[in-house]
Amino acid sequence: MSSSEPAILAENLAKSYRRTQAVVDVSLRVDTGETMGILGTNGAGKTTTVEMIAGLRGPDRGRVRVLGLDPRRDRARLRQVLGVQLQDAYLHHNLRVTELLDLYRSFYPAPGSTAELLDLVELTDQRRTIFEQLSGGQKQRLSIALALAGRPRVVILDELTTGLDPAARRRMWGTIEQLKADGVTILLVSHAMEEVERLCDRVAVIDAGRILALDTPTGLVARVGTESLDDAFVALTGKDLEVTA
Ligand SMILES: Nc1ncnc2c1ncn2[C@@H]1O[C@H](COP(=O)(O)OP(=O)(O)OP(=O)(O)O)[C@@H](O)[C@H]1O
Repeated sequence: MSSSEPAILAENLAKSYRRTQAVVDVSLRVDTGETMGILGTNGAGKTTTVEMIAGLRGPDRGRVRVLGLDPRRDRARLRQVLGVQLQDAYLHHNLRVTELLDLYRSFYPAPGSTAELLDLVELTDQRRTIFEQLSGGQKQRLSIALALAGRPRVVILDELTTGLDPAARRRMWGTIEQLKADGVTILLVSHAMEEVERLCDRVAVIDAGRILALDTPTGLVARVGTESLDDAFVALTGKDLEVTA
């Protein structure tokens, strides 16, 4: 990867499921060390976009590079440096928390320690618990620890704090701020304005499979001429995010 190449490059991505055109045309460049937010209502095409960037879905059209690698062709190499947390994690439901962490750690050459990962997402007390007996918020936190198991340089987080209580949400933001300080590149799908404003260097507003605007949170507000990012989102999409979140 040349130094001028972004950590994530997506060019003119498109993806349909039968009659639904989930992603019509999405292009994104995320620089190394940058945190990019993707904001949109339910069904806007956010998950489909990040699944294509992660190599989990092949685009109908367009091109993706992550750290210079093609996510589908260079899957094995990319797995060493990319961490992905998705909404519906496909996990072995009868494994214990530490067993799942150790399974994921075994995929990587230089993983984080189990104790460190448990501590990061505050699951040390639940380390012997079977996955399906965890609460929704605990499962969510475990999926984040699994995404970080290999000490990735690029992380994709889909709805990081959905289902977490306010205190857990704030602690998770602290974890992400630590990753940012370590220079990790982050792509963060979110429904939460406060989260995006606090964590994201830039944000892409996506609706009906297209990017409507892409700027810093303050730049978006200034450009649209509203008081808040919330209002800017409504002005851009004609939809209220809180109602659909
Ligand atoms: N596997 C699938 N098969 C058929 N249609 C799908 C599939 N996955 C998503 N879709 C449709 O594609 C569109 C975009 O979905 P996507 O999950 O990418 O949106 P999203 O922005 O992530 O939404 P949410 O906030 O609800 O997670 C929606 O209309 C959805 O119903």
